[in-house]
Amino acid sequence: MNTTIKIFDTTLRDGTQGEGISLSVEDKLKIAQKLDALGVSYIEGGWPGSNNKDIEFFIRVKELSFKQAKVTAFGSTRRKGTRAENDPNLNRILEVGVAAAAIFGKSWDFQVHTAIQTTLEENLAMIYDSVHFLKTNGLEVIYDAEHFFDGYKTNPEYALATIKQAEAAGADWIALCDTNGGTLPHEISEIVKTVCQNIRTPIGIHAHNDCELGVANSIAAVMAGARQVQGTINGYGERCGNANLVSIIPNLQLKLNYDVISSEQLASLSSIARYVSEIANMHMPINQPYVGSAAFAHKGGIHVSAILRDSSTYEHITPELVGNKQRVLVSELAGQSNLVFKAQELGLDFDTNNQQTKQLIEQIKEMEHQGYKFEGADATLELLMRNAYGLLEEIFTLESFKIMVTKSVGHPVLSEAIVKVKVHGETVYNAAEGNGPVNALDNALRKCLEKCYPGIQNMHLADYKVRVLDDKNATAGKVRVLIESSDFKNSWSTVGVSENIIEASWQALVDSMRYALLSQSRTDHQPEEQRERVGLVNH
Ligand SMILES: CC(=O)SCCNC(=O)CCNC(=O)[C@H](O)C(C)(C)COP(=O)(O)OP(=O)(O)OC[C@H]1O[C@@H](n2cnc3c(N)ncnc32)[C@H](O)[C@@H]1OP(=O)(O)O
Ligand SMILES: CC(=O)C(=O)O
Repeated sequence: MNTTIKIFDTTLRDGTQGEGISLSVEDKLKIAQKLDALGVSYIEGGWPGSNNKDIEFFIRVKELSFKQAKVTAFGSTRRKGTRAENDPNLNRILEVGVAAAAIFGKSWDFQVHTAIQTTLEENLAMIYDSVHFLKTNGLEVIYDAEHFFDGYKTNPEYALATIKQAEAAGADWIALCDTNGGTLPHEISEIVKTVCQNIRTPIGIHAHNDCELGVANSIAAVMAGARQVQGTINGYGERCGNANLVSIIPNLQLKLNYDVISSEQLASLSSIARYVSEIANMHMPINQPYVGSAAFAHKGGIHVSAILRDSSTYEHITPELVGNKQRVLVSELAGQSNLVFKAQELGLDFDTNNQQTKQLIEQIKEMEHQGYKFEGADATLELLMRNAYGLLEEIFTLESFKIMVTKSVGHPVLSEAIVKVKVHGETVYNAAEGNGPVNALDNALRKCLEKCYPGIQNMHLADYKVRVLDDKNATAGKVRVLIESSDFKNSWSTVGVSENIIEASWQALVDSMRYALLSQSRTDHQPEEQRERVGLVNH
């Protein structure tokens, strides 16, 4: 049988110590439910001795029912020179009515002298009294040995003596903390092995990421005998963050065959990582291992050619195991294989030996040279591909547009656009206002199209990015505009490049609308005549 590893999630406590992260009680409750669904054993919800928000979380979380996760309250050992039963922080833990508590105490003699300014003997008593107090009150106790590895390296006898106090007082777990994140994997491994020889209580690991070793150190600790791993979703946490559970869990389960969570739960990893990043309002790096959108994205033509034959040529696992998916990017580094893959995705019948394919690759490479970027503009690429194969009818063509931006003192800036387009051979023009010139253009173009295509009103522009391109060769003086659009079910991205920001925006805007009409008619099951009008019917 495989060894079981318990996951202790501290996203809601140590995760919120990360710069830029602040979670409301509602946010914490939502994340807690996702963590339970993911299969973690402990959810450290906050520090009731610290603030009322955390107290409210512990009160409201009781209305939820969890499958297996134990809601855990955090705190420190009693203050020096006091009694545990009189310590407000320990009493808050009892008052919020949790089944488990994690309390941290000092392991490093330097911290005892400098940070809490007491004697080594008093610190030992603080640890014993605090764990004993919580145990006597019926809680499961996880004792977090703060700075354990640094403490062990300077005074191993004392560091061991601190956790022996926790063990003698009945701690259920002793989590060894690399609080400053400065320890290396081989040191973690040696020290955890030694601790396991000296302590009967199960050992946990709590690593920080200051040397970018949070994940490696957690794994080294497990391989040396630790049976609980503490960490956070996406590695959020104080300074450089905590050990990232989103990488630790699949590493332990898929590479080392530990029992951590079920395979169904593992398949929810990507969506939970993205959900937490949304709620925390933190950008999710595209190259985040396992769960980032680029984690299984292939760009180089050589790679794509090989994965078409067998994905494992350039993928270390099947992306679906962690709920992610394979993607292929098209850029100036693409060969025919990239386009073949894209064509298969789009259901287009592509012939690699075809002259049109070769021309399309050349066109894409030239456009990338001019400053276009297709890897972030899937919809523009699709339109280009359909067009290259004669599968896209021009729905509308521009005759002219005019933009006026007026600023009168004491009034907000007013943007107006007049757009004249030809829709199915008929000239249509409309004027519209907007909160900026691009918004005004968007509104005016929509008005021109809505009579023939009422569905255009269901889409909206979700994001607009401008990038000034490097001042060299073909891209000198140009800007690239990326527009992300959405119709509440799907989202798509388009790109435009020009010396003029309005012109670049217009290109991206037009592609966005053309793509919207294309996908609407794809899903609307319209009569063939109408589908033909948006270029869906192959001739
Ligand atoms: C490694 C970690 O991540 S530990 C968690 C760190 N997280 C946080 O600090 C976030 C929440 N913290 C807080 O809200 C506040 O710091 C509180 C409410 C806990 C304490 O606030 P204050 O009473 O104002 O104390 P303050 O934060 O200034 O100083 C820390 C105090 O805790 C004491 N202390 C620190 N660690 C310990 C410990 N393990 N056991 C007992 N006391 C400790 C210090 O000695 C100091 O007390 P002193 O000034 O009497 O010597
Ligand atoms: C307990 C804790 O958060 C630490 O030592 O890093």
